[in-house]
Amino acid sequence: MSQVIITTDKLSKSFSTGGVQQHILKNLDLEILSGDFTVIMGSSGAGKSTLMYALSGMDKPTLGSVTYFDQEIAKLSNDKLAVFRRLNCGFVFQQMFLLDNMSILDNVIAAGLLVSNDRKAIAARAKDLFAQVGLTEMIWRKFPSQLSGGEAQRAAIVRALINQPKVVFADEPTGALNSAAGKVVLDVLTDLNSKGQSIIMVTHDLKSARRGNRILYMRDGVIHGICNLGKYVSGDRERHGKLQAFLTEMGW
Ligand SMILES: Nc1ncnc2c1ncn2[C@@H]1O[C@H](COP(=O)(O)OP(=O)(O)OP(=O)(O)O)[C@@H](O)[C@H]1O
Repeated sequence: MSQVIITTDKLSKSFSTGGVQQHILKNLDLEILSGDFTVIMGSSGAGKSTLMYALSGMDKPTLGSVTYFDQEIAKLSNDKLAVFRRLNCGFVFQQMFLLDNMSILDNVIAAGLLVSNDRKAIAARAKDLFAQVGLTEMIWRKFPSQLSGGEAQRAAIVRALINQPKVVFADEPTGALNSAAGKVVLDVLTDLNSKGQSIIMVTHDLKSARRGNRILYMRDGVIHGICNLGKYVSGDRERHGKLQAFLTEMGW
C-alpha cells in the first residue's frame, strides 16, 4: 500500500470579486498517494489551478483543511508556510520564472541556497540533475533568454527538484512547447516518477494526461471522477482507450 502524503478534508475555496462570492472548491475530500503521478483534468474554470495552489500551500483554504502527513498547513504562519513549501514542494509552471540575470546553474543554486548553505553539495546535485534531464554543461552555463522553451522547462524541473521535494507540482508544463519539446519534458517527468518522485500535474492535454497513473477529473469545484491507469508504459493502446473512455464519460 502506498503512503498517503496529502489529505484534504472538506477543502473549500471561495473568492469575492466586486462583492460577489464565487465558490470554487466545494467540500473536496481527496488523498494524494506517495509515488503517484496524479493528473488533474477538467473543463476551464473547474478549479484545477485553485486546487493545486491549495494543495501546495500557495493559497489557504476558505474552509476545510490540507494536511501533509500530520501537519495541517493552513495552521502554519506565513513564514513557516514558506519554509514548508521550500522543503516539500517543487513547482514547474508554464511561465518558468527563471531569473534572467543568472546562469541556469546559478538559478538552481539560488533555489538550493534557500534551504542549505552547502553550495558545493548543491552544485554537485544540480549537475547530477541536469544530466538526468539531458541538459549538458553548454546549456547550464547559459542564461535563461538563451534557452529553447523545452530546455528552459527542463531547467525549471531541475530547479523544482533541487531541494528534494516530496511532491512536484506541474501546471500545464508542456503548454507553451511544441510537441517534440513537450515529449522530452513528459519523458523527464515520467522517468522521475518511475524513480519514486510524486508528481501532481494539471493538464488539458491528452498526451500529457496519459503519463499519469491516477487521473482526477474536476467539474464545478469537486472531483467528479477518478481513473486509475496504472504506471505509464509507452505505446500501451489499451491505456489510451481507457483514458479516452473515462474522459468521454466525464463529458470532457
Ligand atoms: N485570485 C482569484 N480571485 C478571484 N477569482 C479567482 C482567483 N483565482 C481563480 N479565480 C476564479 O476561480 C475559477 C477557477 O479558476 P482556476 O484557475 O482554478 O480554473 P482552472 O480549472 O485551472 O481553469 P483553466 O483550465 O482555464 O486554467 C475561475 O472562475 C477564476 O476566475
